Amino acid sequence: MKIGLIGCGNIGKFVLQSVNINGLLPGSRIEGVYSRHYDHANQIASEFVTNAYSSVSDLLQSDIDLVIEAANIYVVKDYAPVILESGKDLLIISVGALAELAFYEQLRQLCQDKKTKIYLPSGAIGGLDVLKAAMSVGQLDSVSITTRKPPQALPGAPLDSESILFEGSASKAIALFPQNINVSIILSLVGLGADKTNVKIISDPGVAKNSHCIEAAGSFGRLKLQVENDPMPNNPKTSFLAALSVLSTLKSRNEFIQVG
Ligand SMILES: NC(=O)C1=CN([C@@H]2O[C@H](COP(=O)(O)OP(=O)(O)OC[C@H]3O[C@@H](n4cnc5c(N)ncnc54)[C@H](O)[C@@H]3O)[C@@H](O)[C@H]2O)C=CC1
Ligand SMILES: O=C([O-])CC(=O)C(=O)O
Repeated sequence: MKIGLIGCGNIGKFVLQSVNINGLLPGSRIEGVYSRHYDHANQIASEFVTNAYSSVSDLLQSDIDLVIEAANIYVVKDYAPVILESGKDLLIISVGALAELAFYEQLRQLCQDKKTKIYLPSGAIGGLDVLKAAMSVGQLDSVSITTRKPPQALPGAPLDSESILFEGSASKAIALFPQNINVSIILSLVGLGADKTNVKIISDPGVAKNSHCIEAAGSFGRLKLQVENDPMPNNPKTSFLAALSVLSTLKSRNEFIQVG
C-alpha cells in the first residue's frame, strides 16, 4: 500500500515512525506528506524518508492508494471530497468532521461513485463492535460517553478543581470541543446518531490519563466499557490508543481475514 499523509503532528509522526522507520506494515510505505507549511513538510520528509508536497493536489497526483488525514476537522471538510474524487481511499482520524449527516452522505455518495473507501479508526475508544452488532437487527435505547481528562487536555478548564465542562448531545459537544471529543462522533456513527448520543466532559486535576466510559443499552442487553488511556508524550489532548488505532486500521486493510 502506498500512502499519503496530511498532518504531521503527534499521530502523523507516530504513523511515519511506525511505517517508514520501524517497518511495522510490511509492503506499505508513506510515500508523501503534506503539512500546512512546506518547510515543515520538508523537514518531516527528510526525518522519515519520504517526499514533501506543497499542496494536497500535488500529493493526490503522486502514486498513492490511500490518504491518511491526521490534522483536524476543517482539513477533512476542505479536502475529503477532492481526495475521494481523485479515486484514493481515505482514512480519517478527525471523525468529528462527519457529525453532520449531509456531509457524511456527500462523502458516502462520492465513495459509491468513485469506488473508493473511507476508513474510520476506533480512535481513543472501543466497544464499537458491540454497538454495530446491536444495531444490525436489534435496537439501541441509549448510548452515552463520559470523558474525563486532566485540565491541560481541555480548553478553558480550571486547573485546581474537578468540573463538568459539558453535558449534552454529541453534535453540540463536537461543535464546542472540535479537538477533544471526536470519540463521541464515531460512537454516534455506529449507534444512535449525534443528536441522540449523550456526552459528559469532565476536567479532573486528579487524573493523569484520558478516560472514556461508554454505556449503552438495547435489545442486546447492556454495555459498560471504560478505557483509561495514556496520553501521547507531546500532546496531552490525544490518547496513545488513537494513534495505535490508525495503525491497526491500516493493518486490517491488508488482511484477508476480517475480525469484528
Ligand atoms: N478519533 C479519535 O478518537 C481521536 C481523534 N483525534 C484527532 O486527530 C487529529 C490529529 O491529532 P494529533 O496528531 O494529536 O494533533 P496535532 O495537533 O499533534 O497534529 C495536527 C497537525 O495537523 C497540522 N495541520 C493543521 N492544519 C493543517 C492543514 N490545513 N493542512 C495540513 N496540516 C495541518 C498541524 O500543523 C499539526 O501538525 C486531531 O483532529 C485530533 O482532534 C485525536 C485523538 C483521538
Ligand atoms: O484522545 C482522546 O482521548 C479523545 C480525543 O481527543 C478525541 O476524541 O478527540
